[in-house]
Amino acid sequence: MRIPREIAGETIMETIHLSYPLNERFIEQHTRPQVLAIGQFDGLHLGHASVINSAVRLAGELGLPASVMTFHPHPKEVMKKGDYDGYLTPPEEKERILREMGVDYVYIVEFNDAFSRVSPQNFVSGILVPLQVHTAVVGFDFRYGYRGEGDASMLRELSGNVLDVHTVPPFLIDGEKVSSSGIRKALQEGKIEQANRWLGRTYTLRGTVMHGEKRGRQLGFPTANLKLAEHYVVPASGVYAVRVTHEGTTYSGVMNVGVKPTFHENGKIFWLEAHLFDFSSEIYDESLSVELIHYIREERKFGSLDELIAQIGQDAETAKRLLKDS
Ligand SMILES: Cc1cc2nc3c(=O)[nH]c(=O)nc-3n(C[C@H](O)[C@H](O)[C@H](O)COP(=O)(O)O)c2cc1C
Ligand SMILES: Nc1ncnc2c1ncn2[C@@H]1O[C@H](COP(=O)(O)OP(=O)(O)O)[C@@H](O)[C@H]1O
Repeated sequence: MRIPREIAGETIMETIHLSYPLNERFIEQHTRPQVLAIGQFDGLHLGHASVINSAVRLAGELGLPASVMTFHPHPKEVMKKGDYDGYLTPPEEKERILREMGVDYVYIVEFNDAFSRVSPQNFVSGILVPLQVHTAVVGFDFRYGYRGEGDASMLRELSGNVLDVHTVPPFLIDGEKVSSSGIRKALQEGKIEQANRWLGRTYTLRGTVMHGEKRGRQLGFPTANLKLAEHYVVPASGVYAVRVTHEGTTYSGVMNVGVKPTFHENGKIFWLEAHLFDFSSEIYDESLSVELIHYIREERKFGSLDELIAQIGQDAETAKRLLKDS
């Protein structure tokens, strides 16, 4: 039978950091028959969820633990050497979501230049076989090993026929394949509603409140300036209707993302600043999570403070209306 891993309704999930080659002691002490979903899974969008949910379901049927293997840093971050636009779900966010999905173990494999050169054969015989993977669950287009030369159809044979492979078909919305790259593009074009539809939840940024230019209060709209906790994909500049959670309470609000062109000609610093409704506390250095719900308009340069203030007032009304309906 599957080992019960729930205490008082909370699933216990263990995160295990691995690097190649696997440590002998780790192999002796920790490997076990399991159903393993493998993938980069940045975003944990609806397509990823269908792979992981298949693994969790299959694990339940087989009475085995369900695990997920992912890689960090993102291969594109390592290969592009610094020219990477960030994570949809940085590691902590990923762990939080996987825990809610009922996963028992998460393996985070260190991705570096040396790992990128591991052959498909060595990936399977050096990692999957010693982990005692019973069934590998992968998306239809999963690739692995040097230059992505390995595919799903080769997994079983490369394992010496010791593991089963379950391949999950593409997840489509309106005939389009849900993908991390599609979500990145949507975010960078301000299409937050599409990004959220494909994610199956709202895109969320976490960080702490830092000091800004002390102008917000004078304008009548104090704004909490967000210092991102991790290297997130930053959404397109513009104004958004948001929900902001501070110490367990969620407030509606409106957020500006951009350089504040009214005050900074050719501004280089990119700000993410949220005005929370029905809120008046001092929260510098405290943690916030910001859910982006709707895109309202582009950021603009205003001719006067009065025009900017009037527009922010209208944005706040628009945000309240949009958030009431969603
Ligand atoms: C809803 C909202 C919309 C905004 N839109 C713009 C804009 O279009 N152009 C602009 O230059 N600044 C815009 N701002 C930014 C304000 O200029 C900014 O909040 C103000 O400068 C206060 O900055 P501070 O928090 O650093 O003091 C907007 C702010 C909010 C809250
Ligand atoms: N309704 C609110 N929304 C956002 N921040 C608020 C609100 N009420 C009070 N604050 C506090 O005021 C600060 C923002 O004031 P502001 O004048 O814009 O200063 P700064 O330029 O340092 O952001 C926030 O960081 C927060 O501590």
